Order: sequence, then structure tokens, then C-alpha cells
Amino acid sequence: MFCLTLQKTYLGHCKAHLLFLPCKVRNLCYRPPGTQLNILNDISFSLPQKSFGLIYGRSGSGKTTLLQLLAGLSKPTSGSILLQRYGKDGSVNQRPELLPPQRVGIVFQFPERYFLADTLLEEVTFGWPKQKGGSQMREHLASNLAQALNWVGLNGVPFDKDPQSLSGGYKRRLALAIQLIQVPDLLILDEPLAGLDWKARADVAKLLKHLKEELTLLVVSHDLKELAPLVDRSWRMEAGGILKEEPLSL
Ligand SMILES: Nc1ncnc2c1ncn2[C@@H]1O[C@H](COP(=O)(O)OP(=O)(O)OP(=O)(O)O)[C@@H](O)[C@H]1O
Repeated sequence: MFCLTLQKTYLGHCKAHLLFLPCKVRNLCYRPPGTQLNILNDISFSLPQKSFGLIYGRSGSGKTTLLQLLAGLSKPTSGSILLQRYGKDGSVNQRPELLPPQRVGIVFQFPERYFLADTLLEEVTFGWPKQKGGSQMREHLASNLAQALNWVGLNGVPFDKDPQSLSGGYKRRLALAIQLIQVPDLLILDEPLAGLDWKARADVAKLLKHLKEELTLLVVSHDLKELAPLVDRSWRMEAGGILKEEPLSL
């Protein structure tokens, strides 16, 4: 009886701490190879599941470097990036594990500049496995495709449409859909509103609000005013990569 109570209390304790911390960064430092100084110094933060985290700060403060580490594009010099996984029912199904890059989606600044294909279908399926043995993965991705297009409101757009003929806001939606097909545990966005007109900015901000209900988003942006209503946690970066949690003051 005592053991059962203890076990329940312990599980309750774990849930209270873990369910709300899917992404946990601890004491992250980064020094580019061949250089003497750290660009990032002792960065620690955590982002709750299905929430919107915003990182802002002056140019050169280290925001892009941090996103690159989180996306697995560079390796930290020291420190850890941990991810808590969830079962479909919301229960914790694993201990925190090192964040595998394939579970992180990243939409770079001006993603439309990197579109390669002539049709929307080619663009969204670019990089899918073609050879024998990859069919299971293709099926998996195909089953997520409709959901991803639906999430971003692209489900009515013909598959043979040239991505470059889409409006600015719809190009951003397409870039988001490409990442959403993987159903990432963490979706990173670098300046998602940059270069858009006011209407497209409002549309994309509305879309991000909708996505926050399903996903964990970490955004770097200078557009504090437009994103403020979505923000759950915000950090200001300073030169040397110091991250300070600060509520937005507009
Ligand atoms: N490979 C590298 N080697 C040396 N210094 C670097 C390297 N990469 C970035 N830096 C420096 O690290 C600092 C942080 O750069 P980073 O691009 O992460 O800043 P940022 O906050 O994203 O800036 P912005 O808002 O202009 O994009 C800058 O001073 C930059 O010059």
C-alpha cells in the first residue's frame, strides 16, 4: 500500500516536471572550430510542450548560432539539449534523451529562396526516399502530407502549381508544410515574418497561433509587437550569448 502510494506520488511528481518540459537546454556553450572565444556561453532554458518561445536580441548576439545547434547543424562544445518524448495519450514514454536532429524542424529566414522544384508536389516530396527499401518511409511521409497541408491551409492548392507563383504568405505556408510533414517535436523558425507585407504578416502570425495548439515552437524574431500575443516564454540574448528570460516590454 505504502509502495503504491509512493509510486503514484513519484509518477505524479515526474509528470508535473516532465510533461511540461519537452525541450530542455542545459549549460550550452559553443566555440566555432579554430577560434578562441565562445559565441554562446552557458545557455540554459526550457520550453514547455505546445508553447511558443521567442528569442530576441541585437544582431550578432548569437541567435542564429543557437538555432543551428538546436537543429543539429553544429555540435555544442559543451552542454546538452534534451527532449522529452510523449506517448500518443500524452503520457511520458521515455526518459529525456539527446535531441535527435531529425525530430527538429527548422524554417530558415526567407525559406522561399531555397525552393528548388517546379511544382508544389515536387517541392513537398523533395528528398523523400526513392530507392527500394524506402517505401515504408514514403508511405509514412505521404500519410502525414495531407495533415501538414491542412495545418497550413494549402490543401486546396493544386499540386502542379509552381511554388514561385504563390504569394509571399503562401510561400511561407509551403515552407512550414514541408517541415510539418515530419511532425517535429520542436519547430524552429528564424524571422518568420521578415519581408512580408502587412496582410501576409498577420496571416502567418495567425497560422503560428494555430500551430502552437499542436506543436512546440521556438522563434527568433525582431517582430515583437506582432508576435507578442502568441508568446508563452521569451528570452533576450546579449552579446556573448547570454540568455535572459524576460517578459516582453513593448
Ligand atoms: N563560424 C564562426 N566563426 C567566428 N565567429 C562567428 C562564427 N559564426 C558566427 N560568429 C560570430 O558570432 C556572433 C553571433 O552570430 P549570430 O549569427 O549567431 O548572431 P545573430 O544574433 O543571429 O545575428 P543576426 O540577428 O544578425 O542574424 C557574431 O559576432 C558572429 O560574427
